[in-house]
Amino acid sequence: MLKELPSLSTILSAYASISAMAMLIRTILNEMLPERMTNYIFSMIYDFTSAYFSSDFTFIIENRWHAGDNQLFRAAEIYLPTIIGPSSDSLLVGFDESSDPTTPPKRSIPVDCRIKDDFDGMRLEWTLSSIEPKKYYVPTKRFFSLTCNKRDRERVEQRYFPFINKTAQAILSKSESLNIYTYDQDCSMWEPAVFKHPATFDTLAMEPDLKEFIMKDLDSFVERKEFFENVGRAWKRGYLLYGPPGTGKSSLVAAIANYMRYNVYDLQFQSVRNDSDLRRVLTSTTNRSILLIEDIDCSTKVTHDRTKVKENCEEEENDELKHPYGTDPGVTLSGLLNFIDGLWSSCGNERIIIFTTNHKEKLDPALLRPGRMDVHIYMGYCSPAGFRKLAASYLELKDDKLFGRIDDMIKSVEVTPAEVAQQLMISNEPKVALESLIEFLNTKKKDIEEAAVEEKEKSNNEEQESEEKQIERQNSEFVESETRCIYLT
Ligand SMILES: Nc1ncnc2c1ncn2[C@@H]1O[C@H](COP(=O)(O)OP(=O)(O)OP(=O)(O)O)[C@@H](O)[C@H]1O
Repeated sequence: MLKELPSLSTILSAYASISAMAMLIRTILNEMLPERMTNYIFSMIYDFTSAYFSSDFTFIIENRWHAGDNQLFRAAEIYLPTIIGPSSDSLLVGFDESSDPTTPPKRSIPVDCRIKDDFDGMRLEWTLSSIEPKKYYVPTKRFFSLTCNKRDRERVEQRYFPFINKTAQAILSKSESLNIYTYDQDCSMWEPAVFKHPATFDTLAMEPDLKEFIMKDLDSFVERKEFFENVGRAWKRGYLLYGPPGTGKSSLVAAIANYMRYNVYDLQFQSVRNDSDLRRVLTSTTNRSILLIEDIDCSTKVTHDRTKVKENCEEEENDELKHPYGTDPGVTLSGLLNFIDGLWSSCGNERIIIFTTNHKEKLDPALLRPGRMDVHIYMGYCSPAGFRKLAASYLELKDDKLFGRIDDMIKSVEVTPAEVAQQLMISNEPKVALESLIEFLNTKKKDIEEAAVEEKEKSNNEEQESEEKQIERQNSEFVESETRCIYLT
């Protein structure tokens, strides 16, 4: 058998011939072909041979996927800090505003750090990379590379990725802090901040029936995933909160976020350039979240009747032709409706959309239709029940001899919960705070009565003036007709 093996000298001479041949081919290619083409051919040969002989396979998971954020990237961002072990050589650590600084800091993934994971007998290695854009308005591109053995590729796709998504969801639902996001137009991304609002349904001064109704509505929304699927509707719910300033619309949003454990995306229309920008902004929000648009009546293009908007748009289009860089089309009502109720509404699941306004009457009826805004909640002036809730929260007071008097005054004076709360904060001493509230209510009542008297006097004066003007007009007409008569005769 040994006889069949080639001798060492034969192997060496074969190697020398192959090397000489390779050198010759390379020289011929260099001589005959342009340099770029030669490089291309060599890089192709290298890629082919390295891919063929390497046993590794790499998944690339970018932070963006199509028009929105890549949910797998987010899941990896949440999951990986929990498995960083001694094999990693660095770790990103820090505290956010809600953290207790006496506890260990929170972990995150540093760029270029290698993180090893074992799953179901597979050996996996993660690396986070970041590419800074050349143009300032293009957001930074970040991506994870996940390397596994080629033969495990299928199992990673079928089992490991779903496992990461599920684990991330479980971590999120247990995490103690919520986030509130605002859209940063310059970086084209949602900027997170820790959301730590103390408002809960328990602290809200509202009619108990209304409170119970909202809580039940939210519960049934979460439980009806299958119902939404069966009837072919996007799994979302729209709430319109309307009423005078200071009646607790924002506090109710915070209470809903705390109750549902949903993050809040606070969208200001001014930070969105146009409808296509809006689509990109909205599709990059996550599931199980609240999209909040406050004071929607303040956005003229969104609140006005669509026909008027169309006319305005046509005018603006003409303007644009005249001044191509001078006008900004902004977000239109149709753009918003398309996302809430149109084809784009199916992007994402378990979403709550909340609009707040002080002037419901200014909104386009199309916006208020069921399916868009499913529940309309009026946040009104403070009621005796509301006052008692505030007294319990601010003064830890369940009853007091002054309560009856305050109840009577609150029934006859329009006062907002914010105004009542302001007075109750004046002192820790319940008596001082309640007396201050009584004084405030008295002053307000007097102001209202005086304003009513003034208003009446004003309208009387106006009436009198208009009567006088009418008499004057009649007299002058009479004189004129007489003059004309004289002239004619
Ligand atoms: N119903 C309420 N229950 C408890 N606190 C309230 C209520 N309404 C108002 N407040 C208190 O008043 C403050 C202002 O209220 P909030 O911002 O929620 O009112 P709003 O209706 O959203 O006002 P705006 O229309 O001006 O945005 C809150 O921080 C809260 O302390």
